[in-house]
Amino acid sequence: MHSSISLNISNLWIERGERYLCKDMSFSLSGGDICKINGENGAGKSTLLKIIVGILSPLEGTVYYNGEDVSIHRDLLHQDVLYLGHNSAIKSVFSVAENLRWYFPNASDEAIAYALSVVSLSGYEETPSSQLSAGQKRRITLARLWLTDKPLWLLDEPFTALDVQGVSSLEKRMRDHISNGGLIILTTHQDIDASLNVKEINLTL
Ligand SMILES: Nc1ncnc2c1ncn2[C@@H]1O[C@H](COP(=O)(O)OP(=O)(O)OP(=O)(O)O)[C@@H](O)[C@H]1O
Repeated sequence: MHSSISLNISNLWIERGERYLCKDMSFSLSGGDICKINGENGAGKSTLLKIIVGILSPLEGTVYYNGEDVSIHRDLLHQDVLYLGHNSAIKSVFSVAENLRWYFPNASDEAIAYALSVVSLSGYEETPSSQLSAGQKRRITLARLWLTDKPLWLLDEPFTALDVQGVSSLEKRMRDHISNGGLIILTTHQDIDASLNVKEINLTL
């Protein structure tokens, strides 16, 4: 069980490419929540995740993690967050298993094999990542969700490369995570299992 966590977005103004993506947006989330950011293509969903994780800065406003301003106490957020961006960020010179070992050097072979099996990559452990399809590379990235112990997950379109069984496995993993006090913020154009009680944030200007 994760200790209690909170994320507060306070009076956020986001501008990108000389266009406002949101004006004075505020919302609060805590452990046990799953939040979906809605918006059409280009609305700013990925940008909002990047601002929360600190890759981009807002025009104005503050992101608080456990009550601390993350622009000042960035380490507090970074030690607790798993951010899976839009790109697979796979190291193509590494094998599939090595790509996971890079992030989880202490994981057992069994744990890595299990994570890969969930994303339908059993048998690909030693395959060079450069030989996989875009969807398979995305699945390597997603396998990290079965190895991480971070409480805060920021997931940019995690369902994109998954088939029906993969979607169901990911929804189960997300359900387990929030049951353990984790917090998930994700972007997706897809409907999510209603039983997950998803909170929704709309980016519409
Ligand atoms: N590197 C960049 N430099 C300047 N503007 C950018 C850059 N990347 C994206 N943008 C602009 O920021 C806006 C928001 O982009 P973002 O990727 O956050 O949208 P999104 O809602 O995640 O879209 P999608 O659903 O297509 O993934 C878009 O209008 C886009 O043109």
